[in-house]
Amino acid sequence: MTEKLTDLPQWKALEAHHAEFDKVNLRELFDTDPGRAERYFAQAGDLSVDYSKHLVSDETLRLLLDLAKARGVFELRDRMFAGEKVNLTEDRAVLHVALRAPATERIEVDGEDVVPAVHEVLHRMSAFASRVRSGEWTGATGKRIKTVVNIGIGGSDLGPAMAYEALRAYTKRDMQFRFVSNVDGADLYEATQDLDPEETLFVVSSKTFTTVETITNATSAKKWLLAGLGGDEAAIAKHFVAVSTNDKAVAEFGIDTENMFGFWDWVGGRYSYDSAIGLSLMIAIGPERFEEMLGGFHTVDQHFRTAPAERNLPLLMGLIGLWYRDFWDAQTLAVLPYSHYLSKFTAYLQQLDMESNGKSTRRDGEPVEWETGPIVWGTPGTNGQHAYYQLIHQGTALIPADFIGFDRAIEGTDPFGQQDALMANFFAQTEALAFGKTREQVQAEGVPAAQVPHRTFRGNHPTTTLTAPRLTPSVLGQLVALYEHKVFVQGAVWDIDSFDQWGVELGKVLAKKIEPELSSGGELHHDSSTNAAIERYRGDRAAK
Ligand SMILES: O=P(O)(O)OC[C@H]1O[C@H](O)[C@H](O)[C@@H](O)[C@@H]1O
Repeated sequence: MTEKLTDLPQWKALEAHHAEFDKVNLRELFDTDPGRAERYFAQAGDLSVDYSKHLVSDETLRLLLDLAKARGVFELRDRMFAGEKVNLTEDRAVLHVALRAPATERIEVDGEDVVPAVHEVLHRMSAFASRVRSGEWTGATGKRIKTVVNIGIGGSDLGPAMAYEALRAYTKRDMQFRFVSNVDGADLYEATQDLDPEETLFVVSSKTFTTVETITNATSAKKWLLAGLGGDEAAIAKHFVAVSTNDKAVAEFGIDTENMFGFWDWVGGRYSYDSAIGLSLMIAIGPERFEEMLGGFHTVDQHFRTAPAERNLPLLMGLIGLWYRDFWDAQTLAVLPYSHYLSKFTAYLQQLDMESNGKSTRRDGEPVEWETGPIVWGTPGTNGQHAYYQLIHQGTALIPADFIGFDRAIEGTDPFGQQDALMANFFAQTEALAFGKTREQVQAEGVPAAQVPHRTFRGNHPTTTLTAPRLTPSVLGQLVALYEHKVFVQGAVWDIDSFDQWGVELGKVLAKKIEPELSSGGELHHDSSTNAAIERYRGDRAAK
């Protein structure tokens, strides 16, 4: 059994340090340390991270690194990269890093090198994506495919949907791409109501191929297609492909396993969009761009694996996040991308982070006695500035925030030159959050006395400034890998299994039980609140 985190001398040292540090503010830290911005800066690939606007000192960082060392974070990292079964509760290896390993690398699971199989699937995906893009692959009536509809949920939706949006500027513009996830029939309805079945390809993405939402939507999509194509079952082979680890279930569903792209149980759903789960994305951006993206992931994998602790970005970001979560009681992390293309990035991170580290049981089964994963939230700047930034600036909660921005717009996407207006806000917000505006400054502006307290900004709000030259497929891969490994670092220190997700099961099981009850009218055996709610639903349902 590993030693309890809060009993470690390194933890206690951080507690004592926090008690002292509590009184320090960012203004002072910058005033007394001119080298701060230069020192608290690190790079990985194209990503530059300035972490100087955090409530940390050299001593904080030293203590946090000591804690990571005491917790064996790098040992666990090496075991993950070596294909050991670090997902304890599911007894599985955790090898999303193998999905972007070059063909020359060797990574073994149970004595077998998995890299050749990864590249074999990538080749099949590339061949298929190229055929769809060129029009060589046609629908059953010989028409070329104009729309690809990805059906999946969770990791089988958020990743490809986020990356499609992020890389939209690189997509094949004469095709359309849609992502259907919700079991609410409106999702599939809206995605298909203006489509021609003859020109539509469904990519059914599900690691398990048992997820109710996905199977329900895929079954309905099949009905929609058959209704549109005169009921010809043979048409399915030209309009449905599957991405899954479960060939048996794919075949049972009626998709030829010839048209299936596989992956492996050592790829977690939320770590999977660089596997075959990215097929719809690959059709959208083309195999070469997809490969560039994988290269970006690999760059940061290598960084995480080899960069010294003091410069290791996933390690630093993980530890700084933990500092706020455990010692400052910050409950949330805002992730604020200043790029419209990253509009789904934070939603994607919510699954990555919250499904990984939203745990309260240690790896040995005992309850944790410290805080674990934060609530991750946020939307692209500048929109959030006109909505909820008020609370970040002047509310009572401490909300550390990651600001993500780019030096240049993607070529051709800013024809009227608005990038400076966007990035001026990016820089302004982190400056305002850190340094605020003192009472004296407000008074000196001649503000009426009664308004002074309301117009004062206490500042001292910590932010990370993460920038890259431009949002490219490679940079997107780098960003995602950075957050993947950051989440890993935190889970390792917190001593939780970041790679299972038992917390999603209970609701699924209950929904299965309740669904037939909604139409049956039989006696209900839930609590009184649930019984009454179902009765009301039954009444309204019958009235329609
Ligand atoms: O890909 P699938 O097997 O359909 O799973 C889809 C999603 O649903 C599950 O409930 C898990 O919580 C997610 O981690 C997973 O990504």
